[in-house]
Amino acid sequence: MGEAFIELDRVEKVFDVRRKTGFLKRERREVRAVDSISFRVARGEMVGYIGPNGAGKSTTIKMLTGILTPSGGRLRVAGIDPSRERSRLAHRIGVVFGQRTTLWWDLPLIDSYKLMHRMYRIPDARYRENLDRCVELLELADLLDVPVRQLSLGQRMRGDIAAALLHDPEVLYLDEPTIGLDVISKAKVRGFLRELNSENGTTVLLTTHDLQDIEQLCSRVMVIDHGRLMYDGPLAGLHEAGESERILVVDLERELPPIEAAPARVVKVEGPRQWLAFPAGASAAPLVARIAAEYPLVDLSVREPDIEAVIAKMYAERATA
Ligand SMILES: Nc1ncnc2c1ncn2[C@@H]1O[C@H](COP(=O)(O)OP(=O)(O)OP(=O)(O)O)[C@@H](O)[C@H]1O
Repeated sequence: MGEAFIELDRVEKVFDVRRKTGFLKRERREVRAVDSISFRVARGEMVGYIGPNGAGKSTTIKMLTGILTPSGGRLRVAGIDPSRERSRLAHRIGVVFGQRTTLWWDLPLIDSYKLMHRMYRIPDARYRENLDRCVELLELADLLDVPVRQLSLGQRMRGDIAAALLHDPEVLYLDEPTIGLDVISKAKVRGFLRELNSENGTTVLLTTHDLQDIEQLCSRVMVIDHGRLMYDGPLAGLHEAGESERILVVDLERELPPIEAAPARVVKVEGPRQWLAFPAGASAAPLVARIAAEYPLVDLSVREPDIEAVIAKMYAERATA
């Protein structure tokens, strides 16, 4: 690997959560959102950072931008400790949160860019050049005079990506950049990111629930679950794991020991619900018939391999290793 641009060494983030449990009673609980994570990302890499809801992805990104301070471990971005030198780092990173906008809601798009030009003290020529390029590649020409609140989600997202890039960041963090977008808008955003990475060598860390984002953009993927790094490697390895099995979700009348229905195997149990993995090429019908005959079945559904299934399989493999 080349020069490490992002470095995490046993990074932790523990939240202290207080919950009201009675009139004057409060319960204190620790949430270990990020639990001893270590990884390095080289300059120019484009890495997927994925995991189920609540896995710790946003918390990691917030620590990488300096918004949150780690509870333990060591973290560096471009040699900078983000929480100590947040404003110095801000000039070198760009952030896009798919669910929130950094644009001024009531102003025309171009006015947000002009404000950023001043805020980041971007040299005039550089600003013009970056803006022109973003406008061309993200197809923003007709949108510049439109107030942000009138933009569609896909248009707003493209506007946000441009805003994150006007100051030439060396690294871009993207949190769900294609969430809620239609197929055409997704393709535009992905095409742009691919070009940005290959032309400018921008390092990209991409958080998403959409495995296609990863498939089309990242050769390396990291999977996080319960604050821990479960997988770090080429997409091919993850893809194989995900493609090879489907998941049958079974709701039973009550909590029971794991269902026995080889070759399917239980990969997760939550109360009366059980998840069974079975070969993707096989029909679900005989399996369903067998379970229906032998267990008090209430409901069931078949899920195609998704990130959660891939992670469930990893757990199973680790448990039997
Ligand atoms: N400010 C906070 N105070 C207390 N707990 C928090 C806080 N922020 C996050 N958490 C908890 O930390 C865990 C990780 O949350 P995080 O938002 O990082 O997950 P995520 O992987 O980004 O999930 P999602 O895909 O749903 O956005 C969750 O259990 C969450 O409830």
